[in-house]
Amino acid sequence: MKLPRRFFQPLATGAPAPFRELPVRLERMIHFVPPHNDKVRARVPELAGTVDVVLGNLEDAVPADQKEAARKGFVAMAQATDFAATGTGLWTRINALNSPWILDDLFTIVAEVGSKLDVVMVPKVEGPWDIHYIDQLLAQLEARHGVTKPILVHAILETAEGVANVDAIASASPRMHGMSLGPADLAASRGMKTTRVGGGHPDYRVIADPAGDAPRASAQQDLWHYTIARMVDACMANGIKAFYGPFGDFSDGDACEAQFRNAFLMGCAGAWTLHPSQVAIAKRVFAPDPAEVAFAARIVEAMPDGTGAVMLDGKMQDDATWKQAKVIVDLAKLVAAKDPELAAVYKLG
Ligand SMILES: CC(=O)SCCNC(=O)CCNC(=O)[C@H](O)C(C)(C)COP(=O)(O)OP(=O)(O)OC[C@H]1O[C@@H](n2cnc3c(N)ncnc32)[C@H](O)[C@@H]1OP(=O)(O)O
Ligand SMILES: CC(=O)C(=O)O
Ligand SMILES: [Mg+2]
Repeated sequence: MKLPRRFFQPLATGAPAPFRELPVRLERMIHFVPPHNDKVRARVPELAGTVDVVLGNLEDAVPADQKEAARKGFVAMAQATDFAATGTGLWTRINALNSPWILDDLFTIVAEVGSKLDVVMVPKVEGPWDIHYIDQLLAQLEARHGVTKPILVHAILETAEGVANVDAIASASPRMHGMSLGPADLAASRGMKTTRVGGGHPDYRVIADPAGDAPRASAQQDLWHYTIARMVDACMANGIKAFYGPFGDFSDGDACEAQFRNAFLMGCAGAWTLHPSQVAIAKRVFAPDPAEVAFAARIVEAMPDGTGAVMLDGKMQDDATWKQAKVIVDLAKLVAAKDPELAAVYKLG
């Protein structure tokens, strides 16, 4: 392990110093664009103003014979739009470390549009060694191409080994932005018996004890609760962000919303949107409820220095509820700064 004194040193001569703190950004949805699809790519300039992050996907879902077209398409879409002007993040998901495409992905993208790129999403991260490799390579490429803003790294948690090493991944580098749950690959890696991209399964349930002849109640359970909890703890302990990943059934908006909301309540900052219909769902879910914001604002107001105990509507508030209230109020302010409609509803000073 690196000595603490060296943790924040650039890994190549001429590379920018890593951020000490993550830039504060609203990232309710990471919107996936297939860059080899000319029709969807043509929509990116218009899309950029409506989502928090646009991600050009080069990995799974891009056919092997389209990998080069996707890479070129990503460079073209990055050059064609001023993402920073609308406060929209520009990310790419590169191919896996063991694939034949990753070197060309990184060499081309950092050379051509490295200064516009905020985050590189790395799939199938198994342990901190994968992050160390990408960290070093990005530093060398940043130095070679005169990139002055450090490119951050976001890991997908989608293998059993990755979950076993989740804490070490989260603390592997100051370049870490956060992590997303990858439920499809993770299901395969774990030997789960599903064919879905995220969400529940009708057979994963608990059943009540028998009570005479009455029908036994049963309820579907959340397959992802354990992993999301581990991911959130690992991320928050290291000052980085946790995200729910994709929800593959575009026809079931209710289930998508429920999965996103569970992740939001458990501490996630956002989720992936794979289809335009999921953008509105993410906007609805990853912004705090106006009634919660109003109550949180009252707690903050009632305890100006965040200490002591007061009663509000019959409920005890103290330093710990003040901190919870701050999480909600701070997020509401971030949302309000970007969304005039919610700013009007939140009415925060
Ligand atoms: C497990 C994982 O790794 S998940 C991550 C990998 N997967 C992805 O990145 C998939 C991203 N999404 C997509 O590529 C597409 O949504 C597809 C191919 C799955 C489905 O696309 P379509 O069959 O065109 O869907 P559909 O007909 O419902 O689309 C409706 C409209 O939205 C557009 N659209 C679809 N997806 C997107 C998108 N991600 N971004 C912007 N526009 C989109 C379509 O072009 C279509 O436009 P039109 O009405 O002008 O024809
Ligand atoms: C998100 C992703 O890559 C997966 O679920 O496999
Ligand atoms: Mg995957």
